[in-house]
Amino acid sequence: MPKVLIADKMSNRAVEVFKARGVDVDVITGLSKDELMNIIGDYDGLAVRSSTRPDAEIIGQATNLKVIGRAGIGVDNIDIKAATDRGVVVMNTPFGNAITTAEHAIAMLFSAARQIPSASTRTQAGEWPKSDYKGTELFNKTLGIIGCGNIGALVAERALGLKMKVIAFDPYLTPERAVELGVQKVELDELFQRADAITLHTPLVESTKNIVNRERLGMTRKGLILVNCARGGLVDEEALKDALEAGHVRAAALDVFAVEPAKDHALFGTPGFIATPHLGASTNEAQENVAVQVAEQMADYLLTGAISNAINTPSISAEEAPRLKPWVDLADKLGTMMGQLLHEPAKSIEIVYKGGITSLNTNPMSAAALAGLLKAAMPEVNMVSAPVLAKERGIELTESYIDEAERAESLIRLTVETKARKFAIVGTIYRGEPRIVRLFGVPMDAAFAPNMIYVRNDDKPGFIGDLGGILGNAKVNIATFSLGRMEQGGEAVCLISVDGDVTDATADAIKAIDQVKIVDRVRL
Ligand SMILES: NC(=O)C1=CN([C@@H]2O[C@H](COP(=O)(O)OP(=O)(O)OC[C@H]3O[C@@H](n4cnc5c(N)ncnc54)[C@H](O)[C@@H]3O)[C@@H](O)[C@H]2O)C=CC1
Ligand SMILES: O=C(O)CCC(=O)C(=O)O
Repeated sequence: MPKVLIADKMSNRAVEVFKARGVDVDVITGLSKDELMNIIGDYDGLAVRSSTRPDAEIIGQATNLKVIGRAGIGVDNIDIKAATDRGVVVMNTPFGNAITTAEHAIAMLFSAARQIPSASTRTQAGEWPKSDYKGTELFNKTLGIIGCGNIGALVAERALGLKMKVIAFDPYLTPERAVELGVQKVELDELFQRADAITLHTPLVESTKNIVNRERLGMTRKGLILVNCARGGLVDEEALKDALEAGHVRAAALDVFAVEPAKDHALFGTPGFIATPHLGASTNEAQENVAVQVAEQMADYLLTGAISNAINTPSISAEEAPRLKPWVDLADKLGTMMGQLLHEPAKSIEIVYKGGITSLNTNPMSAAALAGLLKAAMPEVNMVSAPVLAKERGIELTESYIDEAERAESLIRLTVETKARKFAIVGTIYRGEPRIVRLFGVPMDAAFAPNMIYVRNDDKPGFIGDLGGILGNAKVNIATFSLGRMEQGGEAVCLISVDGDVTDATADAIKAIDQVKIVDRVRL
């Protein structure tokens, strides 16, 4: 039974889902990095929110880890590269807390426009400071949304409902989507110049770091309201403090900070400043959504191989996972066999999918073939890490599809090019079993087996008897024997599956047979 660690506080619904699905689960929150490193080796899955930060060192100790699930959207607390290199799937729940976060942004906008937190505090202190608070209406004002993805779009819908005008900057927002949302797509500087209020909804990446900086704050209208419910680091906090103190920015409401938890911050106490402690996603509804979603997704992956919302590998739906499995296994075996027979680095790999298989999602098959190919040199590689590792090593992947008749036999052909040569292997599934139907140009029909011997020989009498004698003397039992040749008397290929290992001495003895040119052992 796979075992998962929930390392951050999340709704107990996650535990219920894991248990109901047959996944063993421990909930241990508040672990130090060392404590987590000590126990992570026991787990197949790690579920986190934002407090736990699985970095390269933690992932390095996670010898059994297959999946990290983020109950939320941002995955900036997870070292995605380290996870990918180790073949660990990283998945998030991109929609579960989006509405809640959009509502928090709108709440912050109103709080800032009317200075509700400060008015509330002073009223409850017995001041009745009515004359100190003259807010600003949001009606008819221009809201600038930076980042118009899931949450940005939800904020836009709500702001339009408040009868605000909405302009948006997002390099990936298409003009059609902008029209559909009812927002005006503008350039960044224009947004800063025109907006009465700005709200941020981008991830923190190189292009968004300090996207609200001193220079851009200088372009804004006097009396600007700024809201950030996305990520700390999007706003230059020092520049914001100066702009608030100068009265140029009327109010700023931050849910997120460059360094969290922000327990002592230069902005605290600045006039017009409102803070919440990264509460954007904190509602019962959102927390239940993300907990259930992350547990379902992780259980799906651990139990069936289905992948949804992964950041670092293609998706496989629960429906297609069982249909893909035999083909993914075949691709893996073809790649593994090729990897062991090559003896030189691959420069490129071409995968041709033929027949009915072309209607399936072939991404996982290609990833499995690459993983198989790389396994000889990198035993830790898997479908998640293989595409990245292959790219890093300059191995070019091309995929093509031959649809042919609907009922045509489905085949996968893998052609690998090295500096000097090109090798191809073709496989299919016959009666539910993976089979090799062509190897290095020679037609054959062979099953895969854990221990195989590959022999390339001249098609001349006497070879099979000699081979059988050597294996018999070495007490190696032959399970199956498959032969193929291009033409009578020409070059032949022989694949023998054997029970148990073949020693170096036995392999050398086979190599010494007159007709034999190449002998290799293949382990699957
Ligand atoms: N405060 C909180 O508790 C929460 C914060 N978040 C954060 O909100 C942010 C947005 O989340 P979603 O809308 O779900 O993400 P999303 O991926 O749907 O949208 C992000 C948008 O930012 C855009 N973008 C990327 N680079 C940009 C740039 N240089 N300039 C302008 N736009 C750019 C993208 O094109 C995309 O449309 C994430 O960082 C997420 O972590 C999400 C949930 C809760
Ligand atoms: O889990 C949380 O409370 C934070 C949510 C968040 O920041 C996210 O989903 O990106």
